[in-house]
Amino acid sequence: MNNKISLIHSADLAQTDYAYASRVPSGMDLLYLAGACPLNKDGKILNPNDYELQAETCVEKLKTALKECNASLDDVVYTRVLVASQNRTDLVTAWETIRSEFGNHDVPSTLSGVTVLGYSNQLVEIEAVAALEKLSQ
Ligand SMILES: CC(=[NH2+])C(=O)[O-]
Repeated sequence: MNNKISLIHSADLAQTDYAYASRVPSGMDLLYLAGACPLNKDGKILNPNDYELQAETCVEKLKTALKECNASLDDVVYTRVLVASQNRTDLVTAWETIRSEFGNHDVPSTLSGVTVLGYSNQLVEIEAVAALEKLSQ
């Protein structure tokens, strides 16, 4: 649990399963993560036709990248979920899969359908920003 960042909700806006903003106190380190892609270690896209499994894999890859920074999903302050589809149900499938991985941490997010993503057969990608307490110097 990251006790420094706060997620902000609003009773005056639609009730959603994500917060409307996150507040990062000054003095924290911000981590801008590369888009998490459903790639195996050989750089091949896993589960080429499956939005749910690609979304799951993206979260696993995001967790791995965060771990390299001594961070976890609880430190994430913003995500953007990109889904290569013109079909809303595909976006919802990816969103619900990713959202469930975040549990109580209802990080502010944007969900977008895009025409195509960077790797052949890639359907899902997650961008994330995280905030960590500064390492003591
Ligand atoms: C985050 C989300 N579900 C949306 O629609 O932007």
